[in-house]
Amino acid sequence: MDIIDDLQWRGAINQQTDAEGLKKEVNEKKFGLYAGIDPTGDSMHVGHLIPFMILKRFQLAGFKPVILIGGATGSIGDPSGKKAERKLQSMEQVKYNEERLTNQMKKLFGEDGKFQIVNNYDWTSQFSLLDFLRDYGKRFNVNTMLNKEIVSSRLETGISYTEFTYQILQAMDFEHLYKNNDVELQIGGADQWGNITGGIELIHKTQGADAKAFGLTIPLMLKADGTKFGKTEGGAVWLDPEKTTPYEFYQFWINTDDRDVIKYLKYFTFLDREEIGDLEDKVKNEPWKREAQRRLAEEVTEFVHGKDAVVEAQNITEALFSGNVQDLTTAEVETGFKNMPSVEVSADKKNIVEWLADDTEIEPSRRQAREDVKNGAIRINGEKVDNVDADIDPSQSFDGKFVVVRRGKKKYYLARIK
Ligand SMILES: N[C@@H](Cc1ccc(O)cc1)C(=O)O
Repeated sequence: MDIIDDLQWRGAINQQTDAEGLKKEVNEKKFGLYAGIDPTGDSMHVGHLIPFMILKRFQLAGFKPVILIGGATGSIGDPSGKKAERKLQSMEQVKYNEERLTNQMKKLFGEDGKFQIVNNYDWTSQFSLLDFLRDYGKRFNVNTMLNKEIVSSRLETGISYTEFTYQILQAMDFEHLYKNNDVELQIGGADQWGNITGGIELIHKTQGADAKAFGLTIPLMLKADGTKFGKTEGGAVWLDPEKTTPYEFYQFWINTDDRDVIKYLKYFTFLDREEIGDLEDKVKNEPWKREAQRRLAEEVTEFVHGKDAVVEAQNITEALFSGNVQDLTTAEVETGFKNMPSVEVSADKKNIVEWLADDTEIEPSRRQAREDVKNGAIRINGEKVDNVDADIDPSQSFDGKFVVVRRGKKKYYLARIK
């Protein structure tokens, strides 16, 4: 089984420009290949992982991945999949985002130097307007450009000359990497088809019709329930641990629907056919165990955040589920509660009922607080408190930094000590 068969099995191939030619080439040569990302934001999210996971698979199979950061294209904006013209970002913002994305990519692809990161600003910024028009503009037919889905879908609402030109810039990238980095294949999402084929046509014009250049796109990720992949109530699931904590990241994968989990295992992990086959049986025969979801969450979290993050995420998950938060370290509480409801309290000792109703406002009234305490619905740092006369001493917990309150079975609050 070669890497193309593997991708096919993973359901990761949407379109290919010359399937037969590419199949032959992968078995003959460990060529270079690339995928690009525009620095339109300061972090990747889980959707961005899709093409780069494929690049990574090629890397593991001995091919030479080139990661392109679109410092030039990102300052223009890809019209693909956008209904309206984009607002230009400031060049400072583009630069800042570039740096952040470059660091994330380095983490994913390892520090061993078996890949390259390039920035298309480096060559695109070198062309004068006249060079561009004479050497490139001449090779692009406006009719062909207009017929590409990215442009044709925007003709009614309008598209600027700037965004119209985007496809030429991406085509120039492929040609540049073909000439300088031994790149023969470009990978991208389904919406990149027009940009990728534009590059191949350019290469065939400038490098000869038999130049080996291929394109492969990945199907749009669709979820069984029809909602968008990679979104939670809190918004996108980011790779930046400051935006989405490793615990939340782990939770995102753990919560995968049974109908989606095998597809995600194929897309986002390096588990082999046999193991994914076993997990598929488990989803069918004992779905309540959620073993496939657990494997998925472990694998992806480890890939993005490392082994320690998996252990931490699992500790937090387990403690919040069982209620035994006293087993957590102060750092784990900090991570686990980063985006949960929190209040600020003083370090003073206080009667539990008053503290819940007045200081933290976790309870709407003292009457309700009394009732909940009596009924055993309140846990403070994992310990049940059912005596309404008890005192709470915030300074006694988690290095005097916070108190963890559980109300009922699932509701958690964090009281941060001032
Ligand atoms: N156009 C791609 C990013 C990209 C930029 C330049 C390239 O050469 C390749 C890809 C996207 O928006 O996802």
